[in-house]
Amino acid sequence: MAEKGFRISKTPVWKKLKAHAEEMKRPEYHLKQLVQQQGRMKEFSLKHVDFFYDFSRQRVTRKTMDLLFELAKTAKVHRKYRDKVEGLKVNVTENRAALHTAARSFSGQSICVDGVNVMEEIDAVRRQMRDFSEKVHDGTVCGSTGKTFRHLVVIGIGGSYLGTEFVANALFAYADKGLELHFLSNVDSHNFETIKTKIDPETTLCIVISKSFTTVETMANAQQMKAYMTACGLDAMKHFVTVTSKGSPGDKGKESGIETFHMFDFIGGRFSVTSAVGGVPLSLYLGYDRFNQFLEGAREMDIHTKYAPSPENIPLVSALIGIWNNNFLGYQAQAVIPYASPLSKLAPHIQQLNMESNGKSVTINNYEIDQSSGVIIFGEPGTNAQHSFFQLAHQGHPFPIDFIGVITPQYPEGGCRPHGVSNHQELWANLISQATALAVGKDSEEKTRFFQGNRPSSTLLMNDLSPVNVGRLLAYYEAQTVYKAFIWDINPFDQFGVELGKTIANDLRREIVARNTNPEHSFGHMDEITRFYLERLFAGRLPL
Ligand SMILES: O=P(O)(O)OC[C@H]1O[C@H](O)[C@H](O)[C@@H](O)[C@@H]1O
Repeated sequence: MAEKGFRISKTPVWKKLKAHAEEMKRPEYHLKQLVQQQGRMKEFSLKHVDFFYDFSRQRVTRKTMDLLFELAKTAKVHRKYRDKVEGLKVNVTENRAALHTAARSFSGQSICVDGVNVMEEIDAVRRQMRDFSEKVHDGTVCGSTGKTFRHLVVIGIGGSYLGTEFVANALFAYADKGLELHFLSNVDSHNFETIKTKIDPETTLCIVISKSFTTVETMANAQQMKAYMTACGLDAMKHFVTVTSKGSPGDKGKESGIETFHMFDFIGGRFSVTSAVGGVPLSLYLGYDRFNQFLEGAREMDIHTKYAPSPENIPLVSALIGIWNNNFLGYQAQAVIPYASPLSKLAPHIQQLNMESNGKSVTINNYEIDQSSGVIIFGEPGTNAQHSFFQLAHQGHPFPIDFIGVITPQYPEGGCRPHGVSNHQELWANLISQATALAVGKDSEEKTRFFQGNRPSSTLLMNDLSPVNVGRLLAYYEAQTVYKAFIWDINPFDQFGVELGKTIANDLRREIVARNTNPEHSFGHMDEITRFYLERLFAGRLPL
């Protein structure tokens, strides 16, 4: 932990970076000049196993990087990271460790929290997931009418949903266990009704995932699903399993007759994909061995994150560049654009991971921060994104982009070459050209056809989208998020910002219950705007 009163924005290196950012506005530092420099690609890229990170089209020079490494040193990021992975209670507001990295540790070394070796508990859950998925696959565990499961419905929201959806989509090509996966996250009844049209209840296994087991949406959807299964004449208990933290209200274990998998309070929801939160659905969907390969990839990136020195540390370098773009060059948004459809759900996951972790207003020691922490993250796969919001990227308000490219697609391509190139080659032509166009721009006499350029991007390349590489990708973004927080000296592991809206919803729920039980109940005591909406809900239409 940094010393009390520490604010990164008050440090001499922060001031040097501010001055340097002014310098970087000069025309000779326009990206169209920088990308011409010999050896730039070599100097501003990093390779680690199947992973290549190219930041040659970021608005940086050697001096920028040196100052950023000085910033990392000033913020003591390596020591903070070591404290985290060794089980110190870095989540100070909740007095918890933050040990998602333990969920994919295979070193055999103990990691102790409050005198308990958490690895023993994690290993036990791994064995339980392996046994359970094998039994579902061979039909030993089946539905109440004896039929083998064919559908999985994941009932969970936020961190108990988004990461699993990202990985399941990314590895769809490996999902050969004869199970279809559905996600029931939103309390919006459309979500439930749509899933009903897609499943066969007799062959459906519901996985209720909630760390707290108090999340209103998840509890409501679990009850809806249970009522539906019962109405279908099934023994609902045989169609449900749960994933929840040890000791939560849902941790009833064997006494309830429902198989329960534990995750732990030292694993935050948005960091929980490699715990039972992702592990139960993914080992059913893909097979345990593939889930394990995915864990191996994450673990391997964790080791790189912990040990690689700053200039070679890919998550740290990308975190520093993110901070450079945000706090010094003034960009307030960041796009994640994978040129790979299997990564279509990456951006929503990174969005939660980053924005919920780093959208904070105080330092870890409760001092108000005076620079922004966190940016708006959004994204869509390319080339689709080019045909929707890239106009803004090229000529409107600029935002940095993370391009992601995959060298070998998951499916072999046939010989068809519509324009003399395969579809994958066409995809790559676009991936390469977009980053160039954004960086270099184009002069024109006509103002509407002028491209200012100087718009920064990075490109992440992976050899393929194997389970191992998807694990690396996940762990890379997790580590980048944590490193940013450690530089800003904020706590990325709590999320009190999501509470206020929930509290107000609780009050409104009480009002709705009152009207449900007594049609005469008046909303007259409420403010005019709230009253309007509640009256419309009960009237079932807008006013005439
Ligand atoms: O897993 P649960 O306890 O049901 O929580 C589900 C989600 O809801 C919360 O409101 C938080 O915003 C998320 O961080 C969390 O992942």
